[in-house]
Amino acid sequence: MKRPKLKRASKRLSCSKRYKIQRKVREHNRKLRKEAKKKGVSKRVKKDLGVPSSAPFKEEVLREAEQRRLQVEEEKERKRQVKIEERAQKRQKDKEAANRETEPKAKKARRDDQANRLAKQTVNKSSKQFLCAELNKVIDASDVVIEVLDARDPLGCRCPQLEEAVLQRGGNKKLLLVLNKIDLVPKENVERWINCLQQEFPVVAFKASTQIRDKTVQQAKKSRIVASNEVLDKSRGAACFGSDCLSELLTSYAAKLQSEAALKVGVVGFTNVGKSSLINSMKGMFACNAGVKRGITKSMQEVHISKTVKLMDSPGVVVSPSNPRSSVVLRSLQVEEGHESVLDAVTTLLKQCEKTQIMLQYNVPDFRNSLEFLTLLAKKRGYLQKGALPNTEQAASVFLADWTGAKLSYHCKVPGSHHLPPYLTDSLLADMQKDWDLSKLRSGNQETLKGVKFPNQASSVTFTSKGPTEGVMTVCEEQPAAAATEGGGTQQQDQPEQTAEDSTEAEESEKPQKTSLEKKPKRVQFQSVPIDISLSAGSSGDAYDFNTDFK
Ligand SMILES: Nc1nc2c(ncn2[C@@H]2O[C@H](COP(=O)(O)OP(=O)(O)OP(=O)(O)O)[C@@H](O)[C@H]2O)c(=O)[nH]1
Repeated sequence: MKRPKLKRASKRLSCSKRYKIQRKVREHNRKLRKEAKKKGVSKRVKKDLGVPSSAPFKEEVLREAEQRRLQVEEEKERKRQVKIEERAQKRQKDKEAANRETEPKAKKARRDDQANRLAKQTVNKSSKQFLCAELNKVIDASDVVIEVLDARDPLGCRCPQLEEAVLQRGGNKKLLLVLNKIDLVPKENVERWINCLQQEFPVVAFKASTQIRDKTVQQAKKSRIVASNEVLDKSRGAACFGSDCLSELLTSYAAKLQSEAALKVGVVGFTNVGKSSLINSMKGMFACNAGVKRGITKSMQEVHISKTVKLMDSPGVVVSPSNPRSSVVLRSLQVEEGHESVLDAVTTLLKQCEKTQIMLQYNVPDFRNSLEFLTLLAKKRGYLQKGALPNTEQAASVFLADWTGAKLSYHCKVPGSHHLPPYLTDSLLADMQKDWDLSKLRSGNQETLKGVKFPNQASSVTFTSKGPTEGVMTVCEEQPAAAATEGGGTQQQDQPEQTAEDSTEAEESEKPQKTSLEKKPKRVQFQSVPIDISLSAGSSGDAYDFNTDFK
């Protein structure tokens, strides 16, 4: 009888064939094991036993390993992002090229022309020549120049080149110092700075309102639910102190001049010291663009405060690259322009203050270097990136913004002895003090100090100031990026570093660091050991070929 045809072939085998296959497989596996043994590679991957609890530096070793892992992952992520960007740029270029080929000639010429003009405008506005020219325009047009100083480091905010330029220009210009952000400095420190600075120029203590916002922003935020502590913060930030004193001083000076035109007052200083906020506070509305971001003001802007007084906002003074690194970090736009990484900037700042104070201020445990500090800060604040990794870059940006913006309370010691800078003479000083109602100014400052809520000495970080910051008043042509970083060469992140405990150490950190082996503290070194785990049989002569041997 004919058997019906099966749908699928049967898998049944004769026993002898099955045993033969099993024997061949066993032989094949044995051969592989033998070869692996000869090469010294065991098949089983040894389990990482970790660091024994009895190890003397267990925590440090673990921390080091964790940091290394984070660094590797960050590097990978960075490379991935670069690749993505490159690919996107290439795609964009290809697309543009394709469009250009199909576009009519006239339209193409018009578009190119417009693009060129736009590019010229944007480059010009942020170029150093443009910023210097605008600043000079403000100085030339002013009857009175107000140099705004951040009360947290007043000396570091003074620019000898700027002051000299004001004094040397004709027109009997007056120079006033405004000590802004006094709400971030202990009261005793503010008083000492006022006494010190007024030996040279009249000084006005000021606390600008940080809550004056653009109307459109205000409306967008209206519907947002506000946390209770934010309300308290707002009321503190909204208050402005010193504006009455300053406007009275300027009005009485304008009256003394008996000029028909309004008194022109130029507001100058380094970036983010609060020039625009001062003008907004005096005006009582959002007249100039202000914010935590540095370098917002790019050009001169006039704001009428009253019939007799007109304030002029100016871009921040361009910082000379010859300054110490900490001054460059705080006052210049190196980070924003991409000449210095934000991580390097934080490393520099951390060297200028005491570690314990930073730990208390940011509520983080002990750390050994800036990267570790940023990792701890990122974890604490929940700045995480993909894969729940701490976002140290974001933590660094926030840290830097605290130092230059409106948040962190820190102060510098007032110098014990006072010396006149070379560009100032006694007769010039007498000239500068003349025509001001100084008694009114003194009582006004006292009123201001009574109103402001100051932080106490213990909660303020002590910072080592590097003295006046050199500025650039004229730039002939745009300095290349390399020149801008000169004198502030970037420091390797993985180099061992410590926060400075004393000023001598801090000073040493300003010098270029030597990478001598003896100077490096001993650390556990991790080295990658190449392990070949490929079990390739093709290299040996008696290689087992499953296809042929099996048959
Ligand atoms: N706490 C506090 N923050 C202030 C004070 N004045 C200004 N700020 C803050 O400091 C930051 C910088 O202020 P701006 O007015 O933009 O400074 P600027 O000098 O005009 O800056 P550029 O436009 O970059 O030149 C902002 O975040 C302000 O809110 C102040 O008196 N106290």
